[in-house]
Amino acid sequence: MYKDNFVTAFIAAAGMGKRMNHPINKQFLSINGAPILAYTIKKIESSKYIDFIILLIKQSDINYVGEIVNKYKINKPFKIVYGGEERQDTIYNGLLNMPCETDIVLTHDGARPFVSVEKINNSIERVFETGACTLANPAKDTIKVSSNGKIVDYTPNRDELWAIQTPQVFLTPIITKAYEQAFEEEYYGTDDCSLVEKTGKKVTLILNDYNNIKITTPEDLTIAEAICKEYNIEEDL
Ligand SMILES: Nc1ccn([C@@H]2O[C@H](COP(=O)(O)OP(=O)(O)OP(=O)(O)O)[C@@H](O)[C@H]2O)c(=O)n1
Ligand SMILES: C[C@](O)(CO)[C@H](O)COP(=O)(O)O
Repeated sequence: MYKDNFVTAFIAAAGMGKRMNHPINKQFLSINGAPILAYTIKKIESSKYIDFIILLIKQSDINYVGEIVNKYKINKPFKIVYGGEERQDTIYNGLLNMPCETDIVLTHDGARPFVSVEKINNSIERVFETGACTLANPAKDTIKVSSNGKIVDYTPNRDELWAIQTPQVFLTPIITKAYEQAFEEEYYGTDDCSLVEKTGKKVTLILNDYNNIKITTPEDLTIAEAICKEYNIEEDL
């Protein structure tokens, strides 16, 4: 049934990686002998549902991407599109450049190399429930809200808090409308689902494990190496 739908996957890899504080953009750093972005691409291309991949990158990183494409190959049709200043601008460039037959859009962070193919497929299957869905896991820490970063305003009930991951998956009309409305209203969100929520549509949460980390700060590289070793992940490449 889902095979009848044309699925385009966006891999967002056009960030600056400021919090990694490394001269090379984090997606091109190696874990267990291979660049982070290579792991991510291999996971996405392994989904039986994905028909087309858009690699969203910074123009200045084109040589790094060329090396990855040459060495690891991409076994699905793909194109490279340059990203924008914020993640939201990057995804919007993807929407403007996707194949016109796209029925379903899947967005994924280049910096999340450990998503499982099973969960990618599961996310695509479940998009039909509300038209938008995201992987998530229950917040582990107590989260406090502080508007000034000094004094706590309040503590929301942790049972209602979810840490949001990618992939996020959408029916095309829902995500395109959400992006158009967000830019009209000059709203910037930190994920794609928040734009859909602003249009009044529901978003489905899909429970995931805690391995699908976003590599953000230097400590995450140590954790990533450990995940690779634990699950023999380099053998997939
Ligand atoms: N303008 C941007 C900003 C982010 N991203 C991508 O979105 C993902 C999640 O963002 P994050 O981890 O915050 O990456 P950066 O924005 O690169 O990190 P930082 O905020 O530390 O600079 C990353 O794979 C990143 O490359 C993107 O494609 N375009
Ligand atoms: C989309 C995302 O991965 C969900 O957790 C995350 O919000 C992206 O991170 P950023 O720091 O806002 O780019």
